[in-house]
Amino acid sequence: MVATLQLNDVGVRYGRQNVLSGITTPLLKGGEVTAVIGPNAAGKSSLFRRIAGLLGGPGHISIGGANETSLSGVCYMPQDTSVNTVLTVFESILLARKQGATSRVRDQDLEAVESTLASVRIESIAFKNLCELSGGQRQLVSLAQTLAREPKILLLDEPTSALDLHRQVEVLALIRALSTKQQICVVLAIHDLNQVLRVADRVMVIDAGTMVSCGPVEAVITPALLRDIYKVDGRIERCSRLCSQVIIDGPIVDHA
Ligand SMILES: Nc1ncnc2c1ncn2[C@@H]1O[C@H](COP(=O)(O)OP(=O)(O)OP(=O)(O)O)[C@@H](O)[C@H]1O
Repeated sequence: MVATLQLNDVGVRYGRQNVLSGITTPLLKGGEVTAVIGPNAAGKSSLFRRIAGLLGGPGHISIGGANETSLSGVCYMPQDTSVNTVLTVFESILLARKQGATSRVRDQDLEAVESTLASVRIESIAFKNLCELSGGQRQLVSLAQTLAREPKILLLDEPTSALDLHRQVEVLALIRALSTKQQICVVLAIHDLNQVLRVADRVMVIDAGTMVSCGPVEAVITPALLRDIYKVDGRIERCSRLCSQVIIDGPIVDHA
């Protein structure tokens, strides 16, 4: 059964402050990648924490397919990947995989950790301590910890923000391929619109706590979006591999 996720009038409050309201989505399905974009402090991370069950709030979140209505197929990679433990990379991924499980570590758990290390291409740091890693390495390990749990619904909050260009392209291609092959429903927050155009099927735009747009990437990422949401003048053009890309001309010049 294909995993599904649907939000109906979802919101988030911190104390008395309403930071997100009225978020309603179409049915998001396994095999699809949905990007969540928007300015800083728009409410993207709060939305992810709400979907992951870490925050309460108004509205209804339907999770289907994975394990019926349970959250156990939902895996969330937070934006903050800082750590303060003495675990090795390998141990941390194994621990993430066994999260909540009372059973002993089996051969298939060790094999899953090894194959996740290989798919994220971090085998060479498997036995390093987490506190010895660079920022980009920490982000890759955090992704591996999330993937090792075999998600049905994968929530990734800015999974490539600390990565170099090659690693960004590589990781997003991996996420895209996993989504298609394993029918994972992926929702990822990301600021780089060019990467969104490469990897996502659908894009959801959050601005000041509300959803202002949701649809196919090429219909949503337009010069009007650059102007209205990001306050920049820009164009959309095709790269040599025919993928649409954003060309930024500069901040909007006010001639008034
Ligand atoms: N724990 C918290 N308590 C109170 N307010 C919070 C808390 N976490 C976030 N906020 C506020 O909620 C709003 C949305 O923050 P959020 O982190 O969801 O934004 P974001 O869209 O993910 O931003 P960015 O792109 O900068 O990561 C901000 O005004 C922020 O200050």
